[in-house]
Amino acid sequence: MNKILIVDYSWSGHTATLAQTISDMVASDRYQIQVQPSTFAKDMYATSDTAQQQLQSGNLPTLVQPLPDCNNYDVILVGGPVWSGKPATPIMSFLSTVDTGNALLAPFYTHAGTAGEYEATFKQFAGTRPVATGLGITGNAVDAANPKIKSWLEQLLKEEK
Ligand SMILES: Cc1cc2nc3c(=O)[nH]c(=O)nc-3n(C[C@H](O)[C@H](O)[C@H](O)COP(=O)(O)O)c2cc1C
Repeated sequence: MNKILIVDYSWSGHTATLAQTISDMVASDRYQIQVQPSTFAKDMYATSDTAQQQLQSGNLPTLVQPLPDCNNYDVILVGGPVWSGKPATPIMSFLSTVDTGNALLAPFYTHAGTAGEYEATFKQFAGTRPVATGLGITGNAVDAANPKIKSWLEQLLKEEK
């Protein structure tokens, strides 16, 4: 049986809703990424500016709570919002700092219509680690996406067996 960990970061709640939906569908543990509350503003444009600065300087945000022991898991579902066509910087922090062992990484993400280079950038940060085909959902359509989520999970876990 696959041991599954769900890791998610959400700035405004959509990805957290998707992560909760997934966790209701499969037996799994969940780790919610948090950064210092002062890291990002409540305003989208200011948050975008901060994220761009982090990318340019390479100073990705620090994750504030103890990290999970990922070596216990076969599959790690990693969820975040699309920011400027890429994973939100806390997702990059997670991929850069956490040893995920031999687990298959499976990205899921929410966006407002333009996912851009999310999965390609996710793979860059994953380096040599295995990465499955991801699941992208429009943020305001998460509630109506159950069939799509289910079929992604079924395919993912079938391949992993
Ligand atoms: C800084 C920032 C940049 C964003 N860039 C994009 C983008 O490039 N493409 C897109 O479709 N949506 C973009 N969005 C919208 C979010 O991806 C979308 O609302 C997502 O569902 C938010 O997830 P969350 O509620 O988990 O934070 C951006 C939002 C923010 C705050």
